Amino acid sequence: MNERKSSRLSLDSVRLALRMNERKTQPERCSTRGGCTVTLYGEFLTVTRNRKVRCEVTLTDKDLVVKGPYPTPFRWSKVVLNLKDCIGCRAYRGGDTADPAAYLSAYFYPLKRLWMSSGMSRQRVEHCFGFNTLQDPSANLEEAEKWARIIRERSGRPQPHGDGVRTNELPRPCRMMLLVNPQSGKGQALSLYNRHIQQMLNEAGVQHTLIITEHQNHARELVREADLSQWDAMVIMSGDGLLYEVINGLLTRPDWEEAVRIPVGILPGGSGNALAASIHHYSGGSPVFGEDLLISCGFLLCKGLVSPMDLVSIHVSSTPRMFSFLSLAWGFVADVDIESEKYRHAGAARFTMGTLVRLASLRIYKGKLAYLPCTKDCNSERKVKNDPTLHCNNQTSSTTPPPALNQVTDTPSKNSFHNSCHSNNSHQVHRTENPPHANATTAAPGPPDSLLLPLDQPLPSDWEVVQEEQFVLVLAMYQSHLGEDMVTAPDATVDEGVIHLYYVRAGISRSALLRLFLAMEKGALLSTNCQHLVYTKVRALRLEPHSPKGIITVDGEVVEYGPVQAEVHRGLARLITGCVG
Ligand SMILES: Nc1ncnc2c1ncn2[C@@H]1O[C@H](COP(=O)(O)OP(=O)(O)OP(=O)(O)O)[C@@H](O)[C@H]1O
Repeated sequence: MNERKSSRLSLDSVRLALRMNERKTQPERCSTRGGCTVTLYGEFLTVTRNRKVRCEVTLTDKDLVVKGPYPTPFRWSKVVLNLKDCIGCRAYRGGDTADPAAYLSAYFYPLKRLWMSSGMSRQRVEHCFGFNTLQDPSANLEEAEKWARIIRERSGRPQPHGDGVRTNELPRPCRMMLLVNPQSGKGQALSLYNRHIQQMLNEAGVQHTLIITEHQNHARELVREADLSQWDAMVIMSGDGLLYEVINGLLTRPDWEEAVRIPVGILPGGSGNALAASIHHYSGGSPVFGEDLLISCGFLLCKGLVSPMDLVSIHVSSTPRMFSFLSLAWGFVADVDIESEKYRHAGAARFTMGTLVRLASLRIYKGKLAYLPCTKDCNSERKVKNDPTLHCNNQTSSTTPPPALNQVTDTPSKNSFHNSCHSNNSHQVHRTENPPHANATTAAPGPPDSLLLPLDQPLPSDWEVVQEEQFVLVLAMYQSHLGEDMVTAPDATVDEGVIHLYYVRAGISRSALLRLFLAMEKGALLSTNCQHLVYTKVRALRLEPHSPKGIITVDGEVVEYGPVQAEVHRGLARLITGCVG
């Protein structure tokens, strides 16, 4: 209701008012009002419209209710502040030693409707109350601290769902390493930190050490060498590329098994900000962009709930295995991402510009694509939301129907990269005959890949091979968003053990492709019924480009061009999501 008016309350004005008036508090008591347990009640002085006023404050298990002001007339009479929107609260003495009063400041970030839009964004509101019942300053402070402690406890953390989702919380106090890339996006990450994030973390009582990255791979080096016993979380403020460095730094440590359990977080400072937009989406927020997205992610970071996050191991021919948390792209999407670097000054609009340029000179990419379809056990701990395979054109290949839900496919001889022939083995038998991808996993740190064979060997027989060999794009996603306004896989969750594989076959018109990208903004890619778009859920994939030149990206970073394969590792890392996906 009238949070805006109450937010005008400043410490100085409250302090002034306190000197001139009295205030009453009542001891802690519990009663029930409107289904909520009332824990504390008090009458405090506060200031509105530059006038000292008295208000009644009630703390229930869910809300802080401010009634008043008195004396009337003032327009606002009751403000209900949901404790879920509170990131922190503190009690303190004023700077004037002659002033016996103590103060309570509580920091809320409630959702407010965006101007000229149906969307909602979080906006900061501070409430400050003065305690001066007693002449003894320490007694006043004690009372204020009691209020602050209970508000913090009640507003602390969202409750994890009771459906078996594995979540936990950052410890308090939390020792956070915060890596900021001053060059990311439009080069504003540091000023955005100063404008919003520093204050939010301080309000939430999150201790953090700010490290400004100085060059490419700086974050990777820091993380690889860090004494992890000194840190409770590692957070980056940049685009997705800096988190990619952090994840890969953790997974190349000799103690990778322990290292990868450290919660990682992201604050949007780049131009794409796909993971940040995904985290906001998982929290149930309506779409927001730019600084609104930053504040939402800052709010969720302060809430500190941690969820498992899938990582995908990626193999190319001659460089070491990588770990990816976002996407693997070839063709149109990868080209736009990299070629639009020159429009970086335009921020997120760079992708729109890049898309239009690339549309004007549409390319076809030749290659072979194969994958291991998802089966029931992909989501064994979670209800499958949709059919694992949804083909907009109702076909994976010209000869075979898509695999049915929960069915292990058994497709002989068509799985034949390198012209090898496979017998009609069952899933189980085949695995026995073809051990995991030992070459890539025995020497390097990180978990073994149980679904992959070395890139120079034929595919396992239970993989599907896409019959088409000409593509406009291939895109594997494991988060919901590809960019702030690109909702590629709206049903994706952070730890479902699934790769969402999309490909667009050659032959699509420019206008149809543009329609796909416009639909993506609304998360309606699959509603386009585009005959050239194919979507399926997979656990592993292999791509072998035949076009001599091209770009392959992993989490938006260019990797070696050539054969590439990937396998999802469910819940391998831990991500600060602030909510349950
Ligand atoms: N001080 C620095 N100067 C130059 N490059 C840096 C610096 N710090 C980090 N980097 C590198 O910048 C690269 C860009 O990272 P990131 O993706 O996070 O930002 P971005 O490219 O601006 O974001 P987006 O991809 O969303 O546009 C990373 O590879 C990182 O190694």
